[in-house]
Amino acid sequence: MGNVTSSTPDVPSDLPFSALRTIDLRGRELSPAELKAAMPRAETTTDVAADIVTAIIDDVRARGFGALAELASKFDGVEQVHPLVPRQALRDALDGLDPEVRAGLEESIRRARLFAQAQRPDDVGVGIADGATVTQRWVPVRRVGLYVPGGLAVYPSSVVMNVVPAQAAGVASLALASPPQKEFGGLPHPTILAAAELLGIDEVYAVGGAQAIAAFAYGIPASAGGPALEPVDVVTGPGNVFVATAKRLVKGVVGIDAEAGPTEIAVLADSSADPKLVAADLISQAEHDPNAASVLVTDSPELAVAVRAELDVQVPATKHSERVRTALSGQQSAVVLVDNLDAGIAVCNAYGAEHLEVQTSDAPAAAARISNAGAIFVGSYSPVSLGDYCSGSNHVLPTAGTAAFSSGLNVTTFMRAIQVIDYSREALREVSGHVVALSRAEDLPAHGEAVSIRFAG
Ligand SMILES: NC(=O)c1ccc[n+]([C@@H]2O[C@H](COP(=O)([O-])OP(=O)(O)OC[C@H]3O[C@@H](n4cnc5c(N)ncnc54)[C@H](O)[C@@H]3O)[C@@H](O)[C@H]2O)c1
Ligand SMILES: N[C@H](CO)Cc1c[nH]c[nH+]1
Ligand SMILES: [Zn+2]
Repeated sequence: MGNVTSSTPDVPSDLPFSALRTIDLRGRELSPAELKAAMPRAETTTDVAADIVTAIIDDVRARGFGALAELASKFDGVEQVHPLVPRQALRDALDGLDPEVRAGLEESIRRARLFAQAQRPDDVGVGIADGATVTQRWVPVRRVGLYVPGGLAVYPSSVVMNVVPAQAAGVASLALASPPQKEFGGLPHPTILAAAELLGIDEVYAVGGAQAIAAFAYGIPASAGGPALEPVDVVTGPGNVFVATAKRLVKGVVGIDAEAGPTEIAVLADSSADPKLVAADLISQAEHDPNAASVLVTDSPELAVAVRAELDVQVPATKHSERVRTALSGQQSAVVLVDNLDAGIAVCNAYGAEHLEVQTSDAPAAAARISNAGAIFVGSYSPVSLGDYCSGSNHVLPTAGTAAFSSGLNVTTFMRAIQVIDYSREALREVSGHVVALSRAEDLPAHGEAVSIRFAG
């Protein structure tokens, strides 16, 4: 499909923040599939991590808590006998929580609950014929395993994002796992423990990465060190590429939410956008992970240059500047130049970003035309950081293009729709001839006989 990178002749190579590549799609007529292929994506994908993660899952299944202890030592540098966090540690963490952080968590919980409770679906019952009803009845799953990341950063906000919809769905049994932290005696970070306690979660494990997902999916029998970890029905939560890969590999044994892997932000912006804000938002998500993706899609070459100039100023000044620089320099990040807004919308729909910000002159109108994204942030006052903590929306969202077929974490992630069929004798008699005819057509006559036997004689 030809060269679409920064070597395109009319894209100068001496641009500010030149580590961020340019993908120039101007003047090109590309199909949605070609657009998707032209967009940047990470080199370290779930395919690349699959071998490592398969070995971890197999080890956890074979050796249970012994494997968890060894992996905690290898990846997290801690020695542990059993990863269940004592109840007292949860209480102590909440007692010691900074009041400002507590207020932030409480507001985050309040807003997330408002949205989650409104998402609870109603049962739908339909009268198909006289005496014949079918109903779709929504029921929560029984037990869930909630993963809260804690490698490069700590994520008490992900405790809120996991727990609130699960509780709103009515899940009876909730277990949470987060990596053990060396500086906290092998427990998860105290703010994570405090958030769990605030939400009434008392089953918390100090386990990180793929091994946590495997433990939730397959369960672990009791050992001399402590009680069993009972398997769950659904595993949710964000994480790095190892966590996302593990979720993909255990899908089918358990339900999962989406592949919520390394963070992505795309910003669709025109000449009306403020380059300072666009740059700040690109940096905000790049600070998660060297594998994070930041993508600017614009029809304004002037804005693209101004955003680059802002990156030159803002990246060195930010705390995690090295991580941000790595993320912005990676294969997964780019400035994408397009001919006009229509082309920008087509590119964003082909890409399917985890987070899409729309910063255009009529942002609501452009946002309404987006059909593929984990979440859409409309206008200059709805930055992704707001959604990360306190918008009321959920920040556990599909990455790596999986937004095309999966949704952000929500109440229905923790529920199933059971179809209930209730026919009277007369209602069955009325339709019995059709059942018999169709069963004959499929050469499954016993199906028809199971109906006709009810009316024999
Ligand atoms: N998509 C979303 O909804 C969303 C939300 C929040 C965070 N995130 C992402 O979550 C991730 C958090 O990553 P993190 O690393 O900080 O924490 P994490 O908890 O996801 O990962 C840490 C664990 O990874 C494992 N690990 C590390 N190196 C490994 C290796 N070489 N092989 C096997 N396992 C290894 C270890 O077990 C460690 O405990 C980031 O990528 C961030 O962008 C995504
Ligand atoms: N941006 C992340 C989702 O990809 C969520 C998050 C939590 N804390 C900060 N950010
Ligand atoms: Zn974030």
